[in-house]
Amino acid sequence: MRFVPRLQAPRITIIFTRLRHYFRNMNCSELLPPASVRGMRELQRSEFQKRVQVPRLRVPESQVQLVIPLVKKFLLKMEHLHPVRAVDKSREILLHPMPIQGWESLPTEDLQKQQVTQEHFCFAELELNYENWSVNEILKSVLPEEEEGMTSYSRIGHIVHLNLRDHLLPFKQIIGEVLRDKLPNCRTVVNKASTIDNTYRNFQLELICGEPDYQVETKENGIPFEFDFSKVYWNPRLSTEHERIVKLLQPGDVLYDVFAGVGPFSVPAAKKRCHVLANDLNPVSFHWLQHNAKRNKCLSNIKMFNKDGRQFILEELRDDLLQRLLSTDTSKYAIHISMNLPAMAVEFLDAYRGLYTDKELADLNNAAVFPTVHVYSFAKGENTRALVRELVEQNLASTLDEKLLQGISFVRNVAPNKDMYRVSFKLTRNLLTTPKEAEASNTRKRVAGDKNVQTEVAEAKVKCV
Ligand SMILES: C[S@@+](CC[C@H](N)C(=O)[O-])C[C@H]1O[C@@H](n2cnc3c(N)ncnc32)[C@H](O)[C@@H]1O
Repeated sequence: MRFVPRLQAPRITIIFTRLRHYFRNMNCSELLPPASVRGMRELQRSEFQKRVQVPRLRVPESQVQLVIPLVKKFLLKMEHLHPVRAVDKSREILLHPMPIQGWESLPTEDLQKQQVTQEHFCFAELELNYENWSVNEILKSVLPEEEEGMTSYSRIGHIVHLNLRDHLLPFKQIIGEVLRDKLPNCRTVVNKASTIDNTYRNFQLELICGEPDYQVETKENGIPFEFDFSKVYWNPRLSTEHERIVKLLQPGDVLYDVFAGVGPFSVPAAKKRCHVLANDLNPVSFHWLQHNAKRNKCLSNIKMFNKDGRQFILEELRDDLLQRLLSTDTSKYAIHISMNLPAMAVEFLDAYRGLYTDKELADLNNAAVFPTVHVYSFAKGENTRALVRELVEQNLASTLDEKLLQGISFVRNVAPNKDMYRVSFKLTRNLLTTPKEAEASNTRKRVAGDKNVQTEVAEAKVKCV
């Protein structure tokens, strides 16, 4: 290593309180990979080698513990690089070249009190290579400068899941290899091959790097789940939403999970000692749902079904709820229904209309409390919140007045102008005993007889949006 004293370097004025942001390696071109890697499509790790002049202090071993606190904020921080290293019988402290342009940039008075003088300071060459840079630094240096870079990826166990924009597709190979090299425990990198439009909502995947092994083990909110990511739906971006619903539940409450997937609502609820009826149409999801319930030792609190959602509502949910309404005090516990199939769950809402006859509910006590439905939906357009409400009202053939509506919650933005919402509302005796067609014709008659009804409905809608 060559020592090159550079004592006359210009001094730069730095506002010390802003240093933490100021020293990002990304802002320092000297510390970025060589410019020649721009546009690389096949990963050549050796091309990342680079020599840079780095300021450093060489201090006796006995002094190092006293000196480090004085220069801590100037230490050079890069991957796999220890900024304090043994050289002969002394210690060399590597400093960041952006704030430290010369001896004068250092807290010289304090250093001198520790017998560290200008003679202990120098610039010397440091060799950097592929292993010293982060994923971000490498990809920013490789991918086209003028276009948007790789913004995000999801991790599901050992799998990294990308959704690459078209302009990045020619670079998918190198992106995959860098991620596999750099992310701990990453063995497989896949790219979303098309939009999710199949019945079971699982992503169509393209393997871009690593092993074609899609059976994953992951944790969500502290709970272990296993599944085959290539055959079932799983989205780590929904973990907060799953947690929100599970937090609403108390031991003894009931959850009917119409589109349960592999169990991110149902398994934690059953673990919490709620009574759960979980359903999914995908036989592979159903298999992993059962596996996850068993693995989490909550089989005694959950019944699982492999049916179409409508059939599940009309059979399992109907029977279980009726028995509860007739023979238990439903004011003593809460009943929730989750319907997370945002592309079409609203179309199943009419199944609640006329689920029971008046006669079936004739003996119901007045204090009976009906379930709260949490239905998820996408909405595309300008005012997505109002749109989503309209969608639910149309499919339910009912306005969501203050008594019914529990809330409309934004879940996430899915694409430009496309949002996902949860609409939570209470079922009522009237909804459960009046079929959709009967309600629609009642409404037509009422509207024809009294034009004011329309104004009231419109006002109610505006109030709740
Ligand atoms: C968006 S995923 C939600 C899964 C899970 N609840 C979650 O939050 O991750 C929707 C699920 O509905 C299932 N599904 C699709 N159509 C269905 C239907 N007609 N009846 C029942 N389940 C269905 C899919 O297999 C998928 O597992």
